[in-house]
Amino acid sequence: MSDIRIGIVTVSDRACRGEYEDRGGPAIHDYLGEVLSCSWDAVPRLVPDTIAEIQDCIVQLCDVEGCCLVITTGGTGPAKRDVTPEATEAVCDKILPGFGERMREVSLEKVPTAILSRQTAAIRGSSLIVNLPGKPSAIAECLDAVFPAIPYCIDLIDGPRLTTRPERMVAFRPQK
Ligand SMILES: Nc1ncnc2c1ncn2[C@@H]1O[C@H](COP(=O)(O)OP(=O)(O)OP(=O)(O)O)[C@@H](O)[C@H]1O
Ligand SMILES: Nc1nc2c(c(=O)[nH]1)N[C@H]1C(S)=C(S)[C@@H](COP(=O)(O)O)O[C@H]1N2
Repeated sequence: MSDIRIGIVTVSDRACRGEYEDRGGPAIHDYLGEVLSCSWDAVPRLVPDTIAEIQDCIVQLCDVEGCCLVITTGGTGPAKRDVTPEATEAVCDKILPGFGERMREVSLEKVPTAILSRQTAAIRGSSLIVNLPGKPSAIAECLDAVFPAIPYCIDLIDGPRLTTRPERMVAFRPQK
């Protein structure tokens, strides 16, 4: 078992009910497999769009499972049941608004409706939580834009050292 554990959370009523197969969680898993050069373990979860269940899931992944990074997909839009950003912020100590700003910026080059996502990122203790939209195609688009800053962010919150495959992704760590 690796000391680097990463939570992968699909937030979807319909995937939970079995109306479609979850493609978001596997897309995040594949992305991390491509980008990371360190050994790591995935801790996957599938939850419906209810604030209590999303909050409980994030808290469990951070505090019990010891995930240094939790990536969610789905529930970031304006629909009545979309509450992933609220659930994230409710269980976190610090909000990192730059993540959402940058992800929306790159997504707007792909789809005008990217502006509808309220995706954010935040810190709980020594864990970083990053929200992605539900559309499986949004996963690599958004993560490519912010991933270079993720390993250093985890360094700063006393998490484990994440390393990347330089031919796929160069993690930026400022010179000390
Ligand atoms: N986890 C997923 N796996 C596969 N496709 C998904 C997933 N989440 C979203 N999609 C696709 O992206 C489209 C847009 O996502 P939408 O915003 O409706 O998802 P959502 O708000 O998470 O809804 P639900 O909770 O019912 O999945 C969906 O119609 C579906 O085709
Ligand atoms: N890169 C990217 N971002 C995207 C999209 C997309 O297809 N690609 N879909 C948008 C749409 S249509 C919505 S409604 C919001 C919120 O989606 P969610 O509720 O599934 O999280 O994300 C937006 N961001």
